[in-house]
Amino acid sequence: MQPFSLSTIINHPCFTPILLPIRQKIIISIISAAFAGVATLIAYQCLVYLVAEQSVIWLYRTMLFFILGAILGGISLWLAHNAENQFAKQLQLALINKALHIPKHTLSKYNNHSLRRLLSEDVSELHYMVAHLPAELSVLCVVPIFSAGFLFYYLGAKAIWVLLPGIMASLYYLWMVPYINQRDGVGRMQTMKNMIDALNDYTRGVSINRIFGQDKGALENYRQSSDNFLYQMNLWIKKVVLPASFAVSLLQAVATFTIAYIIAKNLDMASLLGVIFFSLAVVTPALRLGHGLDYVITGRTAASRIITFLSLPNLPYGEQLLPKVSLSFNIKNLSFSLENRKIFHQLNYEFPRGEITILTGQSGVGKSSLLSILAGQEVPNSGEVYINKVAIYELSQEEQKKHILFIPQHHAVIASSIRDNMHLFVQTATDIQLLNALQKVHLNKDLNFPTHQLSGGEKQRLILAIVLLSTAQIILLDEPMSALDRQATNELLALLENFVKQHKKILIMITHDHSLIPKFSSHLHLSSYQSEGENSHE
Ligand SMILES: Nc1ncnc2c1ncn2[C@@H]1O[C@H](COP(=O)(O)OP(=O)(O)OP(=O)(O)O)[C@@H](O)[C@H]1O
Repeated sequence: MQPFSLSTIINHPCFTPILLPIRQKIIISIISAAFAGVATLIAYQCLVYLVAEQSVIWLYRTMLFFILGAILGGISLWLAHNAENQFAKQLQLALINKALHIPKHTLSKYNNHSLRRLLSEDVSELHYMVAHLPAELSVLCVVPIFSAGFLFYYLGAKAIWVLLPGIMASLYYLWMVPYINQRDGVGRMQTMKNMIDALNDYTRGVSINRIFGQDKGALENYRQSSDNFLYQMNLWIKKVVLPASFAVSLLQAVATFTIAYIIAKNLDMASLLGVIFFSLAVVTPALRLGHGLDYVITGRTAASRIITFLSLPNLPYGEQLLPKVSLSFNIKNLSFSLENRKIFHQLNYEFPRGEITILTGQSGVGKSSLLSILAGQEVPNSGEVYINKVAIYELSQEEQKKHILFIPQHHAVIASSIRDNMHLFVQTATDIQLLNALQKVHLNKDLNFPTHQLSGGEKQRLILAIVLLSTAQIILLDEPMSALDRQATNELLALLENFVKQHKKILIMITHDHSLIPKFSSHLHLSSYQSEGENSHE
C-alpha cells in the first residue's frame, strides 16, 4: 500500500477529531521550541562577548540564556510528549471501538497479529511525527535564520561563503540521504518484514510445528531471514549512514572551520569564535530533522494502515429500546452473500419463545454466518431480523447486547481465570452465583482456575454455566456441545431446555449431531444455495 501524504493524514476525518484536542499543546510546544533555539543562539552571542570582555555580567547573561533555552526546550518536549500520550490513548480507543463496530467478516480479515500491530506498533510509530516533528520543523525555520543574521552581523556579505558548507550539508542530509534511503528502503523494509514474519510464524506455529516435526525448518527460516536482514542493514550502513556522516563531518565542520578561518582571520579571537559558532549552528536543526525523516516514512505507513482500518464501514445501529418482556424474534426474506458468493437466500423463520431451535446444515452452508446476523454482528444483503417487530439495526449496540447473548464457536473462552471469563458476560454475578452455575453443569473447578488448562469439553461446560446466568432473552450458541460425550450432552440439553422453558427464553443452537433433531420441534435446516437454489426449513 502506498503511504498517504502527511497532509492527507493530518486532514483525514478519522484523525482530525483525535488531533483537535491536542492542537493547543502542540502549538505551544512548537513556539517554545523556536524560542528555545533563539535563546541558545543568544547564549552563544553572550559567550562571544564573555570571551571578548571577560566580565562577570556576560557570564551571568550566558548562563541565563542557556538556562532559558533549556527550560523552554524542556517545556516544548514535555508538552509534545504529553500531547502525544493523549493522542496515542485516543487513537487506541478509536481503534478498539472500530473493532467492536465492524461486521464480523470484515474483522476476520485482520488476524490477531495484525490487530495487535495496529494497536501497539502502528500507534507508537506515530510518536516521532506527533511528539518531535512539529517542534523540529519550527526550529529548522527559526534557528538558521537567526544564525545567518548573526553571521551577516560579523562578516557582512562574506557570510555567504561560511554558510555554504552548512547549506550543502543540510541539503545533502535532507534531500540526498532520504532519496538514497527511499531508493533502497522498499527492499530493506521487505527484508525486515520477512524477518518479523518468520519470527511470528515460528512463535505462532511452534506448537503445530512440533506436531508435524517442522520446528527445525521454521527455526531455519527465521535464521535465514535474520541473516539476510543483518546483511541488508550492513549494506545500508555502508551505502547511507557512512557517507552521510562523512559528508556532515567533513563538509560541514571541516569546510566551515577552514572557510571561517580564512575569511575571518583578520577579526579578533571572539568574533572568529562567533563566526564558527553560528555557521555550525545553521546546520544543527537540519541534522536533527534528517535523523527523524526515517521515522516519518515508517510513521506515514503506520498512519495509512490505521486510517484504512478506521475508515471501514460500521455495522448499522439505531436508538430504539425494547420492552423487557414478551420478546418475539423472527427473520424475513433474509439473504446473505460473502465475497460475491450467495450463502443463503430469502430465509424466513419465527423462533419460538420457551423452546430451543436447532440450526443444522452441512459444513460451510452458512450456519455461523446466520447466527452472526441474528446477533447483529453481520449485515445481511437484504431482508430483516426483527426483535419484537423492530428491525435489529434500529436498536443501539447496548440494547442488542442486553437482549442477545451470542457465543461464537471459537475464541469464546479467553486465557484467564474461570471467574474473569464469567464476569465478561455476567458482570454483576457474585462468586456464590458463579459457583452455583458451575455446579449445575458439573464443572467442579475453583473460580481462579486458569482456563487454558481446561479441556475442550470443560470449556463448553463453562460456556453453558454462563448461559444459565445470563439475563439476555435471546441466546445464540454455535455448536455448544460438540466436545461432550452423549451422556453429558443429553444431561446438559435437558438442563438447558428446562432453563429456556422456565424463563421463556429464545435459544438457537447450531449442531451437527443429527440424532438430536427428533428431540426438538423447532428446527431450521440450511441447504446449500449453490446446489439447491434455495434454503429450506422445517
Ligand atoms: N470472513 C469470511 N470471508 C469470506 N468467506 C467466509 C468468511 N467466513 C466464512 N466464509 C465462507 O462463508 C461460508 C459460510 O461459512 P459459515 O462459517 O457460516 O458456515 P457454517 O455452516 O457455520 O460452517 P461449519 O459448520 O463448518 O462451521 C463458507 O463457505 C465459508 O468459507
